[in-house]
Amino acid sequence: FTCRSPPSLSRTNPNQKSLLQGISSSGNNALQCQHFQSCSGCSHELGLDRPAVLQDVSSFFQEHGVHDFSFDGGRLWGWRCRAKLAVRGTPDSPLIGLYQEGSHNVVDIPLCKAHHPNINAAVDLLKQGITTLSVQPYDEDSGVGDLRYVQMAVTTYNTSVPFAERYLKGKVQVSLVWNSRNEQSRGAEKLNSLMEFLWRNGGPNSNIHLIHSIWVNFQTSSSNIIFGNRWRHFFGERDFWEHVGGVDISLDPSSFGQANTQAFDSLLRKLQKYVPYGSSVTDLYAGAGIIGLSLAAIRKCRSVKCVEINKESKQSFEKSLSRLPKTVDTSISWHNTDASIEPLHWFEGSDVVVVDPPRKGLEPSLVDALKAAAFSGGKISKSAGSSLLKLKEEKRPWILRARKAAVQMDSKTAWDRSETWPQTLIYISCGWESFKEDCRSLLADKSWHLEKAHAFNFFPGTQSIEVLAVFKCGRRVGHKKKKGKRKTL
Ligand SMILES: C[S@@+](CC[C@H](N)C(=O)[O-])C[C@H]1O[C@@H](n2cnc3c(N)ncnc32)[C@H](O)[C@@H]1O
Repeated sequence: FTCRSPPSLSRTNPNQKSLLQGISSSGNNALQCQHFQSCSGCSHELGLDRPAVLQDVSSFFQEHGVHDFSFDGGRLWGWRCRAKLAVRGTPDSPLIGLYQEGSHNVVDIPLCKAHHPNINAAVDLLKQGITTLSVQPYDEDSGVGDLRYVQMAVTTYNTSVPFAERYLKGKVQVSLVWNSRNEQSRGAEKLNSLMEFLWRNGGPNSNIHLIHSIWVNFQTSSSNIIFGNRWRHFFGERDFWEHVGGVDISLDPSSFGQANTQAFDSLLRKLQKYVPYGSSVTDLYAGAGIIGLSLAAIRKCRSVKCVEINKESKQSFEKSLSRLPKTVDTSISWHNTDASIEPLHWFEGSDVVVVDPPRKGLEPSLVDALKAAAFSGGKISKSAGSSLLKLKEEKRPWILRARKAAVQMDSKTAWDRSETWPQTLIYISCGWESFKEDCRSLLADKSWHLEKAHAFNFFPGTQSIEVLAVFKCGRRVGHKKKKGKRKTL
């Protein structure tokens, strides 16, 4: 086998050096990535600080009455702290990267400029392990091979490192997607050897201490779905902490996590300002509840309800909840269910609704419910049967299931259960085209109007942008026209 240079060189190898130079460079906002032509990750090479879609975004908001739209920049290189990468090729020449546009050919991207430098370093180490131990990368056509994908997630939160150095010294949670049923199945020895290799050469006792922890996801399906249902933690700290929006957040590898940690923190800080102190908040598409928990702590909310379809996020939510400061006196719950089924149920009793859907935007039932809530206000509570107030009578199976799987922390204060309906809607979007559609629909019948809008450079080099839009219930109250002096004839 060919064994490449020892992993301890990774910190000082040329790949890393050029990335670090890229991060600190100013004035030149070009991607300058040698994988640009072949890799599908980035679509724009120039002007990373001004995404191509920005003009459209700013005009759209201007047309809809937002005249102080703002755009928040941020890190242009090395911003991606979370990457899912396919592993293909051969043991001697492994390929770890993204699919080429419109194909299942994997492009190797060792010098990716978007990745946090330590993701590239961990990928380099993994390749060395594959080659040294002759691990067989997965072959999609035959379904043969051991290692299918790897997810790399960087935690930049380490209080033992000076604040200014924390980002670049981030540690990587490595999740290997292994083509077998479980840790006893065929290939277990190879898996163990690979993990030991990574831990020995990148763990806390190595020269570089790059790796935070190692997890394995067991996946044997022939479908395109990356992860299977079985997750196991093997090395390092089980809990992966990040500090965003003013709170400590735990993220298991099976939960959704934002790729751009720093930009997400900026978004959360901005979002907090639109939530009045003491509000009741519903956080739909909540993932591990980061938005809701951050609002509970920073805006001293009366109540926060988080709704998320992926049950895997529950554990992360529970851990983060346990780290909220003891002074937080919010009634907080997390519910595992589809937010688009009878969504009115979740709005009842809330002053603010936050939605953060996947790229495809809101389900039509949710748009309809938001309009109905804005139009009818309190009247709905009577027709919908005020479900929160009738806990004992609840028979709907989806609500009963969601309650069973729910996490609940009660506030020490006995707040009145109010029948208010949301006056503020905060829409966070990573899918610009679907956002425009949802927004037009919400504005069409004047049930909501747009009050503020901001965009964030979450994905420099790509077509995507993250939007934070604040809607208020009802028509915009326009400036009263000044009464002109009547002309006397
Ligand atoms: C863009 S992520 C946002 C997660 C979270 N707000 C955060 O920032 O970490 C969208 C989340 O919506 C969840 N999701 C997708 N469809 C859903 C649905 N119909 N009901 C509830 N959650 C859903 C996904 O599992 C994912 O966690």
